[in-house]
Amino acid sequence: MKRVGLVGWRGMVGSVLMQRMREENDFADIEPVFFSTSNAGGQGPDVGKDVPPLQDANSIDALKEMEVIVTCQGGDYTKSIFPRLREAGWKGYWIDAASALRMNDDAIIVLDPVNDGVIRDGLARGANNFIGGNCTVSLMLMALGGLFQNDMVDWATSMTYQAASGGGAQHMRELLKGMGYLHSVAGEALNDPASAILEIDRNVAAALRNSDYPTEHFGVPLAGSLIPWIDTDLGNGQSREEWKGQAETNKILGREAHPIVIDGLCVRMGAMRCHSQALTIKLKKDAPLDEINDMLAKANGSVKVVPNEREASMRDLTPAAVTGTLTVPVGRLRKMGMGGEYLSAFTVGDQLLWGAAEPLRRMLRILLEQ
Ligand SMILES: NC(=O)C1=CN([C@@H]2O[C@H](COP(=O)(O)OP(=O)(O)OC[C@H]3O[C@@H](n4cnc5c(N)ncnc54)[C@H](OP(=O)(O)O)[C@@H]3O)[C@@H](O)[C@H]2O)C=CC1
Ligand SMILES: N[C@@H](CC(=O)OP(=O)(O)O)C(=O)O
Repeated sequence: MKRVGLVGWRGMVGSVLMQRMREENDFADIEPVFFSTSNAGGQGPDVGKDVPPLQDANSIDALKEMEVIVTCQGGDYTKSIFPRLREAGWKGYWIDAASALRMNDDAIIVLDPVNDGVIRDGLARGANNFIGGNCTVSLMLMALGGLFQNDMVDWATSMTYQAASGGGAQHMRELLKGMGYLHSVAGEALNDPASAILEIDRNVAAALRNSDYPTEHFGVPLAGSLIPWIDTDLGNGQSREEWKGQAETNKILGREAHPIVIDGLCVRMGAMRCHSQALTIKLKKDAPLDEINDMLAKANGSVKVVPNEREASMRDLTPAAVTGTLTVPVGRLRKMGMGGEYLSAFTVGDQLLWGAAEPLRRMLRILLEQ
């Protein structure tokens, strides 16, 4: 049995990973060792078997004992620990949720339903750094994998509607606080159907601009508004989140030498943990929609093609329907007014599951098969 070190297991992404590992009985097949940056010597979580006391996540000596390390602790931790661990001669497998190492030449971005071949080729070549992809990119590829597999995509543009969870746990809390604050200023008038909506709206608009609105984490209001910028400013008009669309997609697909152009706008809005995306895809040929639906539906076990009908779209193609599930619906599929090679699509996915924890869990399973 492989000795697997787990770091960052009580954070938001780590907790979702733990939940999935329990559901899939993964702990039965590994010797788990839990690490902590804050509570070394404390008790590890209940995983259905005895585990040693928490080890110090900053101890290179303790980490070196692991054959595999799975970390959801964050980029700062990775940047501090990973180079020292490798310098100390550690040859084990490093599986990481953070973006810090993603674009390194010796790192493989893992999303096995889409790039199983890239992962296995890498393993055969001795690769040992496996990094989870950006949530928006992974969810787009889970939804549209069939088009990429069939080399149908000339270019694509994605307009995103990203959930608060992408910022972290405190951002989710702040979204809910903002909702509560707006509700509170609407007050009793909301319960009176005869009250003037413009009066309610005036109070809410004033609250959105009031310094009491909770904005510590997002910087500006999210509930009742949106934020058209995610991650840092690259200085060329593009946000880092938008840059990841093309860079990571092509790396995941192993086609950096012949990249597909992917660009768009990334927007934060008031969903809890599901990212949605509206895509315009320029196809390489004017394939019929039923063939396209077929390619999409066959690509992996999680994608679900939703008929482009009002009822089905409103019922199945929303964060409310998808949150907490591994299903990645894709719908609103139709040829656009620009011509038969232009396809519109809309997709939704849980950014903590397929967007973060699940590809890491599945990478660990691939290693256990070796
Ligand atoms: N958030 C997201 O949507 C995504 C995040 N990622 C990446 O995953 C990494 C981790 O992100 P995320 O899970 O949001 O990080 P969190 O902030 O939720 O957790 C990180 C660590 O903070 C420590 N911590 C301190 N206080 C608490 C507390 N009250 N509850 C739980 N943990 C606490 C824990 O370490 P300890 O136990 O050692 O004290 C924990 O492992 C980041 O690199 C991020 O970029 C990747 C994809 C999506
Ligand atoms: N940036 C993403 C979340 C995230 O953690 O992305 P990355 O793993 O690429 O840093 C979001 O805000 O929705």
